[in-house]
Amino acid sequence: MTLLHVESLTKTFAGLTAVRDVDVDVTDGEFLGIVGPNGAGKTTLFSLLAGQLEPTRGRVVFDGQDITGWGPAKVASVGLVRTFQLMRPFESMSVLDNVAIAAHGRHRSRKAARRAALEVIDRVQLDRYVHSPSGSLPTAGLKRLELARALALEPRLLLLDEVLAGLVPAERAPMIELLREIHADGMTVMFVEHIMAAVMALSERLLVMAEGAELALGDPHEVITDPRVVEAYLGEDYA
Ligand SMILES: Nc1ncnc2c1ncn2[C@@H]1O[C@H](COP(=O)(O)OP(=O)(O)OP(=O)(O)O)[C@@H](O)[C@H]1O
Repeated sequence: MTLLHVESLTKTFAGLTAVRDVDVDVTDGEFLGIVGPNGAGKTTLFSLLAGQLEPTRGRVVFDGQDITGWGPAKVASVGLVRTFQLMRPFESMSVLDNVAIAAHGRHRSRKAARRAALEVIDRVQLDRYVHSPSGSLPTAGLKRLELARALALEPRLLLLDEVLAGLVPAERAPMIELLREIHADGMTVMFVEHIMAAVMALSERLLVMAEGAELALGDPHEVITDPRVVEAYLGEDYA
């Protein structure tokens, strides 16, 4: 079943087309990787899907419902949730309170929101930091907190924007494992990432963007050997 249908999606900022005629369908349960050079439009695509930006043109249909132009809270309420490259937790607040605020999007009562938050914190293995101020977390912890805040909104489609960036190699493997588990539990994921080892380990299909547009889309192993992809993004060394 198609969970997300994106049609001719385009965003122009004062003459610069950041996202150009993107067409993509995401199937329920799929893990779709998205790569491309800096400035290719990956983050802008996420902002268009999650409602932070309004498209100049095109359509976003989620679970059969046209959500084009909806704001972020309304988009999240139907189950489409993103993480941010720049994490902005409330630093003086505890990990628990940060996640509980997000969980309030799904649970009316404070008690239920805290209970749901504790489950998510456990899920991302931040339990030993549950009462620590968020500002005291190391980068790897902040990345997990960002993931927890998104999961607390109980997404059906999770948009992950560079959740591995800033992690040292030893911290990446456990994060990749966590993402693999979240996906195995049934989550549909769109995954923007520069770290190709992670992209290749997790993605069932791969979308390559360049200059706002789709350069290639398909089986990850076929896509990364496509000469156009090698030239625009990966370079001969990787191929
Ligand atoms: N709010 C904005 N106003 C004007 N231009 C913008 C805005 N947001 C993004 N852009 C431009 O749109 C283009 C795409 O940017 P975007 O951040 O989506 O790329 P990206 O693929 O996510 O890059 P990176 O890998 O560096 O995160 C860039 O040229 C960027 O400068």
